[in-house]
Amino acid sequence: MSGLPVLIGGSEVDELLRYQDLVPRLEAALGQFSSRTGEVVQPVRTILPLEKYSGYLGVMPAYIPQDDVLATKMVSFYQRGEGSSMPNHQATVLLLDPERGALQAVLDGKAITDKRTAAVSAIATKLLKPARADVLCLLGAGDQALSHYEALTQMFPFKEVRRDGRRAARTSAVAPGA
Ligand SMILES: NC(=O)C1=CN([C@@H]2O[C@H](COP(=O)(O)OP(=O)(O)OC[C@H]3O[C@@H](n4cnc5c(N)ncnc54)[C@H](O)[C@@H]3O)[C@@H](O)[C@H]2O)C=CC1
Ligand SMILES: O=C([O-])C1=[NH+]CCC1
Repeated sequence: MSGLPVLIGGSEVDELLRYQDLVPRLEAALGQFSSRTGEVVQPVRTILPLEKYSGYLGVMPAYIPQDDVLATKMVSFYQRGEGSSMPNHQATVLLLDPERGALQAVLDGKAITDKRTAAVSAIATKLLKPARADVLCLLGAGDQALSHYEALTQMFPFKEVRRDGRRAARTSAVAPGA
């Protein structure tokens, strides 16, 4: 590859990554990951503790030979003090050309992390949810609560959504007591 890698920022990732596309693709990728024929090459995530700052850096490379996709995520996560305005999680995804090892794209990984995690919960919910479970309960009101709210209400016709009320300001899309 020649030239600079493509940079894809958070709002663009957020706009492009739709649950209706993400969920089936992830379900297929999880199937590839679980297959006995080793269709996904993914070592266990490396976690670097940053004790001094109550944080961690995680490095998560993966390669899918069938699709010839090589990428790695780097995610940092910290225990923040109550009321801190700093983000708990920050992430970057690097996409590489598997043949040459050249960097092709740098993607903001925060929206990817939020949506991927919620999409996997949605897949698990699809497989495990009893037919008559029609109330969604969310514990916490942070970024994952919001992405789970979005993924799960887009995928299932819940009659009611309940959540606990802590840090209501972080999750404006879920009304208090809703
Ligand atoms: N497996 C994965 O890929 C990922 C896992 N995570 C994990 O998901 C969890 C949530 O992440 P975020 O939403 O980004 O964090 P966040 O900090 O945005 O939200 C956490 C929420 O939990 C609430 N909370 C804390 N203690 C509570 C308690 N005892 N009872 C009820 N609510 C409580 C907080 O008030 C806050 O609303 C974290 O443990 C994080 O490490 C996050 C991203 C990806
Ligand atoms: O896989 C991930 O992105 C994370 N796991 C725990 C915090 C972030």
